[in-house]
Amino acid sequence: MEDKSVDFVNVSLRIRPTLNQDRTSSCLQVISKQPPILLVLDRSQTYHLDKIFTEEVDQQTVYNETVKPLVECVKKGYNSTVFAYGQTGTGKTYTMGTSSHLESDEDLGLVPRTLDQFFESHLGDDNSEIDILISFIEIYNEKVFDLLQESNKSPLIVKGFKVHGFKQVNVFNCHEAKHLLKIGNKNRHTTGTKQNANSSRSHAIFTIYCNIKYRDRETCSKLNLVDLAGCESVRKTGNQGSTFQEGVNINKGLLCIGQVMTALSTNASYIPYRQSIITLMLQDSLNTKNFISLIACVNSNPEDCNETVQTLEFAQRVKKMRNKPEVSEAVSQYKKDNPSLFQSSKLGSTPFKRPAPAYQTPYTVKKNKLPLKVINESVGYNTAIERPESLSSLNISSALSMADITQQNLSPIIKKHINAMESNLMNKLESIIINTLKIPTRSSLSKEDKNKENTPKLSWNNIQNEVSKLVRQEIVQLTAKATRAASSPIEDHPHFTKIKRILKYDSPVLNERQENNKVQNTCTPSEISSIDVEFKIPDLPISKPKSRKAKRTSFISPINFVPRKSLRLSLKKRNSSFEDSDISLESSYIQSKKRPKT
Ligand SMILES: Nc1ncnc2c1ncn2[C@@H]1O[C@H](COP(=O)(O)OP(=O)(O)OP(=O)(O)O)[C@@H](O)[C@H]1O
Repeated sequence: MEDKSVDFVNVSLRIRPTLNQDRTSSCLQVISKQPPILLVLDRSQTYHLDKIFTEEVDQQTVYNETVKPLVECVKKGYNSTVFAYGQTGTGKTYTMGTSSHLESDEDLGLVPRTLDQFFESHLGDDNSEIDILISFIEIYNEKVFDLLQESNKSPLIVKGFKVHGFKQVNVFNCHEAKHLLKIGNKNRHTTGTKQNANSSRSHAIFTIYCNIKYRDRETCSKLNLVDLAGCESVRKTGNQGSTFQEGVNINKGLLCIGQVMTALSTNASYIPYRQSIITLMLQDSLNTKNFISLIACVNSNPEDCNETVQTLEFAQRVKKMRNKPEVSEAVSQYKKDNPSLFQSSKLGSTPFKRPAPAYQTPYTVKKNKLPLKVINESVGYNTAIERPESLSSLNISSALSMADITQQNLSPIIKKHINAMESNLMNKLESIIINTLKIPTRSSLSKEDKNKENTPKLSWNNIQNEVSKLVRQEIVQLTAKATRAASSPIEDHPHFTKIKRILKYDSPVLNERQENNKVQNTCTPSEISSIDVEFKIPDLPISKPKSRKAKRTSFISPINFVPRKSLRLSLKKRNSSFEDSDISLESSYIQSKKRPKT
């Protein structure tokens, strides 16, 4: 790879040269080249970008700094998407090279230059087989058309998230690939508008698929080069009739892309891909697993300042995305199956500029102060309870075990439910622990009790009972479906005996005390050094949904897909008081698909 540092998300701005030679005023001023900062004069507003290509910058430079580094990534198995966005007439089609008009060599856009690079540099090694395929489609009036089909002009069928029936042509050299580009460009929908004599009325997606079979693995990646239709205001374009309707659909698609970008940049749990055809089609490209390069096209005409600011705002949203590209599936699966082969391999480790953020569990709550509250009365002291000062600094943390790495593959909805389940469980455990550790005030004790040693007692019976209760409730929830299916109460469930047996967990401290001191189930806090309590919930059967309705219900409950597999509660006392105690809860999940049949 020539350029070793590639941004996962690269946002550049291209300012189109002024076409009206007489006009001298401009609403834009580049106030810094490194880092690139643009000032919008009318608004006194600044925008930070990754690159700014001013009016004199040529096509080759734009190519070198946007697509060129990505071609190497695609060959290594990473999916990448480059898209041009901006107001109508700002040079998107010119930049991408998806125009049917003949161009001089200097004017050649990004697509033909990319094809040159794909075929000129050596792909893979001598032991590899390479397949390059091309597809070229357009989305016009919310319908998808295959630009490579010269005769059939009817729209393609879109089912669910997939478009069916478009050509993917195997090409063996650059000449063949460029010929396809030419055919597609000729077939694009274009119209003359007030703002652009040759305005593209569609979003065009030119895709290069790169499948490389090595001796021991296979990569299947793609590079999307997207020329979006231009955002337009009816007032300025003067469009009427069908052209007006085109404009409405174009703006709708662009608005949806903006919403998807906002959702991605804010890590939203729901990404609105389904709202338009263009977002549906780009679903596997507009996400945080790919390299993304946006070229925001603007012109410096003060009359277009509003549209320019709109484009800049869109660019800022994209810039907020934090991507972590992944090698395409074939390699990942192979890596999963043969982990040892990849220990020293460079594949999969991305030597790029922005380091991947360390995986952070959303559950870690460090130094979380326990709220002052009286919970479960059944634990013991039903008179006024004063919480000891020392408890206020008790740390409760929750950590995920290795098994939770599987969570990364889960859908955001399921992850959200897991988070909710986890925090709910943490709260309950917190209650149990406070209740078990709480100390009655002297005034609240009976005379008899006052004479006794006033040391807080940690009753294992209490902990065991309460935790068992909690786990039982969890199990009832977990098995609710299965239990209903078997129409038997939870106690009769075949798994319950197993669960009950497991719940009779062993505490090292408790055992020691039983053996040495013959004092059962009680120990004072000062005796605790480290206590681990582990209990497991065995795999539970999932009742197969029979009807459509049942299917829906089972999706709503993430528990069916991601049952809690084990919980681990541990108490650790580092000093002689509770002040320095750690209480942690670990839990792990497995995905239902991987569960062994019970
Ligand atoms: N950097 C540039 N250098 C020279 N000419 C340019 C440049 N950018 C754009 N142009 C010219 O400006 C005109 C409009 O450009 P283009 O058609 O690419 O705009 P567009 O953003 O794709 O518009 P639309 O969204 O309406 O399709 C074309 O004639 C094009 O050749």
